Amino acid sequence: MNLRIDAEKKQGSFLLQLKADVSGDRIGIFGQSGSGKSTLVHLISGLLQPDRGEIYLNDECMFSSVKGIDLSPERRRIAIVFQQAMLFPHLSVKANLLYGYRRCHAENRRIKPEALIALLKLQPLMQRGVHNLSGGEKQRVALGRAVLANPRLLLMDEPLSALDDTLRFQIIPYLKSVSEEFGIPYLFISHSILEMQLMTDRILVIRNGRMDETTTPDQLARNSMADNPKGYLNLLHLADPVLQNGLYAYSWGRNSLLISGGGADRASLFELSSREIILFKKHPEAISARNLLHCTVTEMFESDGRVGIVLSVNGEKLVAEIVRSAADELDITIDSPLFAAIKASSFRKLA
Ligand SMILES: Nc1ncnc2c1ncn2[C@@H]1O[C@H](COP(=O)(O)OP(=O)(O)OP(=O)(O)O)[C@@H](O)[C@H]1O
Repeated sequence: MNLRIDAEKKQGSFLLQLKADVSGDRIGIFGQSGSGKSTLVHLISGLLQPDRGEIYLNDECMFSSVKGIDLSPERRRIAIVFQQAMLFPHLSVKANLLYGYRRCHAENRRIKPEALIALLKLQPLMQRGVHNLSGGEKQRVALGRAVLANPRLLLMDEPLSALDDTLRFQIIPYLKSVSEEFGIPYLFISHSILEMQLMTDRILVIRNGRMDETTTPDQLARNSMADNPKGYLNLLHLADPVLQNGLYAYSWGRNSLLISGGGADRASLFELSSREIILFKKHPEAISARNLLHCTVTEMFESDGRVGIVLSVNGEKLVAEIVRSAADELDITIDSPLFAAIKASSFRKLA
């Protein structure tokens, strides 16, 4: 998918001036509250008209003030999943799901309802009304309804921010798998760096109504390391734990990790803050941390006076964070061999 936008929109005293040319199937739009993300979503979907400029999706003109083109939202075939599910309250789950499908031209009906219902595990809910669904169930129905409209682009406008952490991480695999399974590219809007890391490959950063930069999730996490209370978040997908003296032992590439908050699930996602990793120049004699990893420095980066140390642990990547004086004292350079100590309780299970 390619999105080309060069447009302006004034909302009260707020001026949105956007210029971007971005390609990919999992694009993030990141910005703080009030930076203009939702306004951008409305401009792209056709719910709002730019004051001037143009918007192209895959070389097809959606809007051009010069050419006098302004395709209706239906003709753009862009579906939106909002923060609140916004289901039709008087319709059943089934009728909500089929709403977009029935309005979609027969030649565009590529995605079959049965396949989507199975993927989103909605079968048991089909005959129910939408009032007493849980927040996660509502969001799955809203996602299903958007996808069944057979859009060529899915706009996800903070779809996870109304959900608690447990539900958030349950919904993420559904968001990713519908896009992958049915080949629908998406724009994912959020102010969460963690969500950007989990959902996107390429990110447009908006600041005060301007497109600030195009970056990667990893670079965004690095740039925000000093400001983020959790530093840089390392994300580890681990599977098949073995219980050992009350801790869970996971294989991580050629390494083994001991984690206290593991679980019976076959596969889990953990976050590990860069601030939870203690670095040693020499092998420490005796420490309480249950994980001591031999590693090599592959990269170093600065983030507002803090130093990010990118480590290779037998080929697996981990980012640790120290203050500049510690980096100087330890005389850390690229290829320095180090030991990284991590407490078993430092890993937080997300899903
Ligand atoms: N109809 C309007 N009239 C006046 N100002 C508006 C209008 N709509 C939006 N704004 C202003 O435009 C700015 C951008 O709003 P927008 O909702 O796009 O931001 P956002 O990045 O999506 O924020 P959030 O993450 O909080 O949803 C805000 O300052 C907002 O108050």
